[in-house]
Amino acid sequence: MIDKREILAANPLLSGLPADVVEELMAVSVLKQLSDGECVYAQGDDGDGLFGVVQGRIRLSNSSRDGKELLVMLVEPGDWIGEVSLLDGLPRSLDAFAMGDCAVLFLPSARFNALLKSKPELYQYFIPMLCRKLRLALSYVEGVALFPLAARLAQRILELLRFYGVEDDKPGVLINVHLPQEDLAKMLGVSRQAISRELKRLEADGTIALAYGQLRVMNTVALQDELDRYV
Ligand SMILES: Nc1ncnc2c1ncn2[C@@H]1O[C@@H]2COP(=O)(O)O[C@H]2[C@H]1O
Repeated sequence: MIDKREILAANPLLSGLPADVVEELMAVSVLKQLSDGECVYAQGDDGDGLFGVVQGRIRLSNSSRDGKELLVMLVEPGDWIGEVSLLDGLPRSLDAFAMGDCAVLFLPSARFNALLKSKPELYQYFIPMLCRKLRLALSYVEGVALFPLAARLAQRILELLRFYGVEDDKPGVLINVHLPQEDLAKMLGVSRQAISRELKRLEADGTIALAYGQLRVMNTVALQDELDRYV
């Protein structure tokens, strides 16, 4: 039996929420385990509840009928997903899949709506979250419309560096997340070949190093310069 309190105490998911709300969330939510690749929900499903990532990662993506996938983001422990369809009553805006073994806190929609009704101050928590996601979405749209692939790739690598960068005993900073070139291509909405070409170019001028599926950033300033030419 999983001890919900013990697991959540070490997770940022509930930090920033008033103590009485945390107590209520504890009482009405369910901790669920998901295995690698398991579907949390699919785009177009009804919004049945809110999910908080406790352990592991959730992959949010959008697929077209002809099988193309846009990888919108990797959701980390401490973040909530699923609030959009609960707030606007429309179907799920994206597919959500577990990446690796995950634990999520599930809050059924009826409980979420009742909680918002009894504690409207909770909007102060969800509105900034929505604004963050809106800004992120706008910055990606802006990138596609205005920047060449080289600048968008530099921007993504810098973002990944902020999230997953670790220093070890080797030169440069390792991006410590398993993200195959295929996924990087899906994040930027281009072909695997186009990403491979750009990565090779960055490797040739010493900006990054590629080895065994890992990406290591050797020159952050060069990436920033690539981006600054457009932003
Ligand atoms: N552009 C985005 N960036 C980050 N998260 C998003 C974005 N769009 C949607 N989401 C999240 O993905 C979820 C998909 O299901 P919902 O539409 O219920 O709620 C959505 C948000 O929680």
